[in-house]
This record gives sequence, C-alpha cells and structure tokens, in this order.
Amino acid sequence: MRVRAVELLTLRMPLVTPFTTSFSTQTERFPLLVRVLAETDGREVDGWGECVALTDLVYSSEYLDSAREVLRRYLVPAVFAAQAREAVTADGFAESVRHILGHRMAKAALEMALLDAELRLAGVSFGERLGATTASVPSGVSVGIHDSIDALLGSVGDYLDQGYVRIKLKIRPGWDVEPVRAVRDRFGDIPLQVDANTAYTLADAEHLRLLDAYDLLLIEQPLGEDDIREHALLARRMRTPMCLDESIVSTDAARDAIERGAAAIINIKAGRVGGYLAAVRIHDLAREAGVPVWCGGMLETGLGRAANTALAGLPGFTLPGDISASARFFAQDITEPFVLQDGRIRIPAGPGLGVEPLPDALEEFSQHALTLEA
Ligand SMILES: CSCC[C@@H](NC(=O)CCC(=O)O)C(=O)O
Ligand SMILES: [Mg+2]
Repeated sequence: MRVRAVELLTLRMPLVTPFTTSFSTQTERFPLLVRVLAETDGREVDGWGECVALTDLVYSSEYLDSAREVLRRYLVPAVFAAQAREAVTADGFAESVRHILGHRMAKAALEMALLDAELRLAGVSFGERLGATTASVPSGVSVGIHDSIDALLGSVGDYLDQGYVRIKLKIRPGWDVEPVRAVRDRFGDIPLQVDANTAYTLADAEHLRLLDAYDLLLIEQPLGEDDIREHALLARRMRTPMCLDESIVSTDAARDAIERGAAAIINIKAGRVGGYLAAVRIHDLAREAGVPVWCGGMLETGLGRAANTALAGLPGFTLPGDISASARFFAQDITEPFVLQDGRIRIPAGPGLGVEPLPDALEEFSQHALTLEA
C-alpha cells in the first residue's frame, strides 16, 4: 500500500448534554480525524483514524493541538519517509515511529487510519483483524456528575429505560458515596461502577472504603496516573475491585500494574495505549493473567465507536464497556449512528471500520483541515 496524502481534520460537535467529570465539564467535542489517501495496484481507498485527545490538558499529557502538531511535523512525515524505503503497513507503523517519543494518542490515530485503509483494500473487517468472537457487544454508559441527586436519578432512569446494561458514575470528593447510595436505593442491584479520574489520594482511603457497602463492579482510577504503588496499597484496603484507566499507557504499564496488585481490572482505550494493535496485546496479556478488561470511551465519533466495538468483541472483554449509542453524546454523528439494540451495539461487519463519514456531517462540523502530500 502506498500513502499519497494524509488529511488532518478537526471537527467541532456539540454534546447533547454537558458531561461533567472530576476534571472538567464538556459541552462540545473537537474530534481530530486522520484521513489516509492510499492506493495499491491502482485501487484507491480512504483510511480513517480518530485521535481521542481532549482539547485541554485534563485527562492526559496530550491534547488536540499537540496531537495535530506531532502528526503534521513528525508522524506523517515519518510514514512518507518510510514508504520511500519499503511498503507502509499498520503492523510496522509503531516500530517505524518508536524514535518519536510519546504522543500515543496521535500515533494511535494514524495507525488506525493505516489499518482501516489496509483492511478496506483487503476486504477484511476490523473485528476480524483484531480477533472479535462476537457480532455485538454489551453497552454500558458513563453518567457525569450532576447538579443534584434527583437530576442524577432522572438520567440513570432514562439510560436504564433505553436498555444500557451497566451504569458508570463519575465521582469526585463531595460527590461519591451519596450518589452511589441513591442509585442503589432507587434502582437496586443493577451493574454499577464508579470512575474518579484520579481525583483522590491515599489519604481518602477510609472514605473510599465506604463504597464497599454498595457492591460495585469496580472503582476506576481513584488515584493519580503514576500512583501504581498507591493503587496497590488502596486495593489491599478495599473490597471493591481496583480498575485502572489513565495509568495503563502501554503493555509494560499493564504488566507492571497487574504484577504489583494495582489493577484487578483494566479499562482499555486504544488511543491511550498507542493504538488498536497495542490494545490487543494488552488484552492478551491481561487474559493470560486472568485479569478482566473492558473497552473505555473518549466520546468518540462513529469512527472511533466502530473500532471500539470491534475491540470489545475480543473474548477477554468480559465486562460491558463505555460504548454507548451515538445519541448518548451527539444529536448527529458523523457516521450512520450507532444504536442500542437490546442493550447491545452491533460490530460493523464491512471492510475496515465498516462505517465512513457522511459528507454532509463532515461539512457541517469541520472546523480546520490540513492536507499533507507524500
Ligand atoms: C471526557 S472524559 C473521557 C474519559 C472517561 N470516559 C468516559 O467516562 C466514557 C465516555 C464515553 O462513553 O465515551 C474515562 O475516564 O473513562
Ligand atoms: Mg476512566
């Protein structure tokens, strides 16, 4: 496959409702799309990738502008240089950019686009390529911090009525035990978990132990990204299984966290770990270690949602992921919308991602475009 050009497209998409976590309130999303214009044997194809970096430095050390700049200045030129020597492959991409340190979300987006192009040319779906063993995945939903307990219960009730099979509540100091207790009192023993996005410290251990009374599936990333030792100490003091998200930036980090008892469960996000191929390696490693994994979300458009459903179809993804219907975040997605059917989302079966951007929607939401020619 030869890449003749790469486009970096920044979109601006309103969220249907504000999404508040321990680190921010988002009312819109600015997806960064990577479009690889590739060809082989005279056949041309567009491969699509989505970078999950947020616009601000609140979730990770990458952000929208850094990702776009690293793609423009380093990663895309590295692909053009590499293909002067040999054919470009998604499998070989990570190695070819290893010398460019960090920027995993930017790398993941370009690798995803290369993979999509290759698979479309080969007539192979993402699910097939990654090893999905199912045609659909159970759909969990992430519920933000609300202004009141009543408002939260209204949202949780709506999501349950829509068929979501698992509820995840965002928590932070001052909004944790009370909302969990209220959801348990109102909705009984529904599958329920919490995500703190690093908002606590080990000094909060006694308070966090109060959550053990509510039979949660897991507590996600209560402490800092680098706090592997502290998560292991907290895990020993809590009955609720410890799940890591921000900390698991690579296969090595996953192995380290598991071996040190810091992660009984892992939230896998392809963008955070450098791509879908690295995500599969973490899945394999966790499965080997008997550690359940589930697929996290970064408010992706239908492009990232398609890739996430394929990833979540692997056998070690035994817990419902944050793969909601498009309508959970967007009144209009840039692909055909993903819809909830009996609590599940179907894995697109077509070549590559199995979905592509709708031209009108791209037109409506596009904010910035940059084309790099080989
Ligand atoms: C903007 S918050 C993104 C990170 C957050 N993601 C979610 O809560 C799920 C969002 C989604 O359903 O895409 C997490 O830490 O797991
Ligand atoms: Mg999380």
